[in-house]
Amino acid sequence: MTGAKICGLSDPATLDAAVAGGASNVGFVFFAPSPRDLPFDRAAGLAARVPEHVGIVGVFVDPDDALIDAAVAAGSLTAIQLHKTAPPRIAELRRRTGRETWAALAVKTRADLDGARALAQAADRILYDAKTPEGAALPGGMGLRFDWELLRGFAHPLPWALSGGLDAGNVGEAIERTGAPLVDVSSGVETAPGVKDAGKIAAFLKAVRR
Ligand SMILES: O=C(O)c1ccccc1NCC(=O)[C@H](O)[C@H](O)COP(=O)(O)O
Repeated sequence: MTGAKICGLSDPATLDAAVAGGASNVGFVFFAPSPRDLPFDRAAGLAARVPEHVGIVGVFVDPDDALIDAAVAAGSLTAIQLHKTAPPRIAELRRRTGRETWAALAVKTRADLDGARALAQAADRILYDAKTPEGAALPGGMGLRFDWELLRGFAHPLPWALSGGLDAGNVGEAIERTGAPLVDVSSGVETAPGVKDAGKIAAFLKAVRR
């Protein structure tokens, strides 16, 4: 059974829709420029709604110690997901938090996959995500997709997840073509940046199950 993470949740109704629809993980973004940025006080309220069998993944962009410590506590995080963070720092944050650590790897070409090897000792899971253009405001959550064929025959050094431009209409094909054990979505279940939609979340999770 393929797992599914619904990322960038920030309100109770759509969080509940993700849990009710069978998400294996929910994602809270802690990155101020993002329209999905979650203040600590709201993170605590949302985390209290998440049952124990659902993982709570905090999403960060090269965070400092103070941010990650506060977010782990406020959001009752079971895992941390790190974007644009160098492998030695990933390893440090993994040790510091004691949390399962997901390292985002931005992919556009096959050469980008070389970065996976350096993550093998530093993280617990690799999240393959689409590389965003130089100068983009966000390193994720942009609805961009990369060429899934790049993953064909790739020797994954760690458990992994597929991300980038997924939605209810293409996630079935994505799973079929890549064999992804876990998929991650953000903008594909939104009506506008940062505005999640319960119906789209339900449709996505139904498509993953199918
Ligand atoms: O979603 C954000 O706003 C975000 C901000 C900063 C770093 C990462 C961010 N998202 C990471 C994710 O895990 C997204 O789910 C992933 O990039 C896929 O997004 P999308 O293509 O919109 O489904």
